[in-house]
Amino acid sequence: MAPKFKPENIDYSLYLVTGRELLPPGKDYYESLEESLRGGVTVVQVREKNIDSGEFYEIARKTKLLTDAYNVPLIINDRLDICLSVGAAGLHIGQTDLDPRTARNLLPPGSVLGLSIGSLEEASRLLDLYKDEETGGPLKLVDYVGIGAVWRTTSKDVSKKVMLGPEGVGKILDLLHDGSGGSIKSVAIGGIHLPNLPHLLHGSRSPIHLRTLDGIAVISDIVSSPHPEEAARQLSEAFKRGVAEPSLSEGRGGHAVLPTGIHRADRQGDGGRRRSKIDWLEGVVGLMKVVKEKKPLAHQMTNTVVANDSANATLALGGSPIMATHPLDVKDLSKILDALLINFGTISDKQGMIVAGQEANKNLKPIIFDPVAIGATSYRRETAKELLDAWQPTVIKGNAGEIGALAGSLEVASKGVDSVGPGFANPADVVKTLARQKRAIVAMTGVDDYISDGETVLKVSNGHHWMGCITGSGCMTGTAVTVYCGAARIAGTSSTQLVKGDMLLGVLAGILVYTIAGQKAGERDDVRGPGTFRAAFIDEMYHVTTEDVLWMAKFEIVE
Ligand SMILES: Nc1ncnc2c1ncn2[C@@H]1O[C@H](COP(=O)(O)OP(=O)(O)O)[C@@H](O)[C@H]1O
Ligand SMILES: Cc1ncsc1CCOP(=O)(O)O
Repeated sequence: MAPKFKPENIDYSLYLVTGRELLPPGKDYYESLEESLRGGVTVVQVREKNIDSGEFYEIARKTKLLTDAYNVPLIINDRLDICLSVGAAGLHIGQTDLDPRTARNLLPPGSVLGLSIGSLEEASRLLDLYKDEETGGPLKLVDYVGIGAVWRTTSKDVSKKVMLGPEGVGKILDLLHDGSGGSIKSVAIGGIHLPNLPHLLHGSRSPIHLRTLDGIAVISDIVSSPHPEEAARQLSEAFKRGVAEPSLSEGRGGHAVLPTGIHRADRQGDGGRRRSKIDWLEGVVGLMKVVKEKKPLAHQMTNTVVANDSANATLALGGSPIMATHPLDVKDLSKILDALLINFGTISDKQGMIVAGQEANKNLKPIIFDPVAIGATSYRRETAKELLDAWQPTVIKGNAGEIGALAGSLEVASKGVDSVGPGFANPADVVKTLARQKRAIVAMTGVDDYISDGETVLKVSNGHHWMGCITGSGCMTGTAVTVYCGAARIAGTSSTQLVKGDMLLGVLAGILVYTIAGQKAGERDDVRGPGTFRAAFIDEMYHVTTEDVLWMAKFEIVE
């Protein structure tokens, strides 16, 4: 008999893995399963650990009656004998289970075979070990891979594993593609819940080939819900919305949606075409008016060295500062803020930063991330990874040393919080590449500031050398960007899954206004050194006019 489900036609979008131990008290397994099927589950995998074969068989058999009724394929975890005896659509194996080649040989033709992948090494082993000798491509041993764990989860002991985060998933998608495993379908698994789904879908889009996931595999979000139908429906809709987003508008080079998730056509009336310098300047002037009228609320979680200067800079620029850090405080704030700055110059409130960022993603608020001195200690590197796994930044801002450390480059050195040396040979390439990798706008400061969303690269050359002589000038660049991204959010007319408004314009405006203020302060006759410069700088932030920007702006569209 021909198999009922052709592996290549299976819809993996909402892949439910069962977990009877997670059911809410009083909820029957079959009742929960049927409700979740009604809600839109597209594949069911029965996963049972430590039970007798007879009981496993009975559960699988009865589960199949339900999945058949909803025309959904049933996959059995690990146990080939159960898979064969109930006539399931396929088998899912882990790295320590049956070898894929053996499993494939024993499965009836046309069966589905899935494999768990937890690292780039495991993905490349799949591609290397199972090469088709004739074509050199991977043998179609495996129909899909389950990539994870994305995040920590209570549904499986993953304590010894490295969490991939959305970025790690994206790297695996690129590797599979490069190794011609492009036709292997992929679902992500581990710690996926409705609130972090936009981050997963945005952050896992592969940086080189722009590949997206075919689905998400979920246990607890559905199984432990008292209303699994509703839980499944929400996940299914959120997946379809999130994964489809990039195709909603067209851009150059296949970058339909910029890394921040901003639709090209939404950018202040540019209708998808490239903006000229005048277009950009008009946009900046427009945002200066928004700042003046609306006073964007800039929530800043920053370091103890510059907190006071940053709050004063916010006021001088026309915004409204609030500097809360406690996890219980930041949640409510997220609903009213216009933009969030997370600067980890003196990390003491990591948990607050995690919660604030997650809430900002949920509330479509821009996050400006400043990984101060990230190259200086391993604690900073680990914290940056933890934060970026917890939420999707809109903007990453740093000096050349910090951006280099984040990009894994040794070309530019740092000394504590400062960058040393002449900078990158090709800064435009550095910001563009990192923007694609991190799926965020990257702003790299220095004598010249480079900004990229992974496609466009802008260079701003305003500023003054006194700016490099006071502490906090980089941190306050982050403040200015936060105020202006807040204004861009207020002015934005449409939103994507993670942010509302034209963020690239917000970053450009923040940097231009701020560096023009620095330049005006530095050129003043009464400024005799860093102390007088610091006071004059705040004054000039207050006094920058739209005319100053139109006359003084020194910027280039590099790409
Ligand atoms: N020599 C300089 N000339 C012009 N602008 C500068 C100079 N040094 C720093 N800036 C400006 O000061 C701000 C902070 O940059 P930077 O010194 O790179 O940050 P950090 O303090 O994080 O090292 C940026 O907006 C940058 O444009
Ligand atoms: C000195 C110092 N130490 C920890 S944060 C900080 C301020 C960094 O300021 P910036 O990078 O903006 O110059």
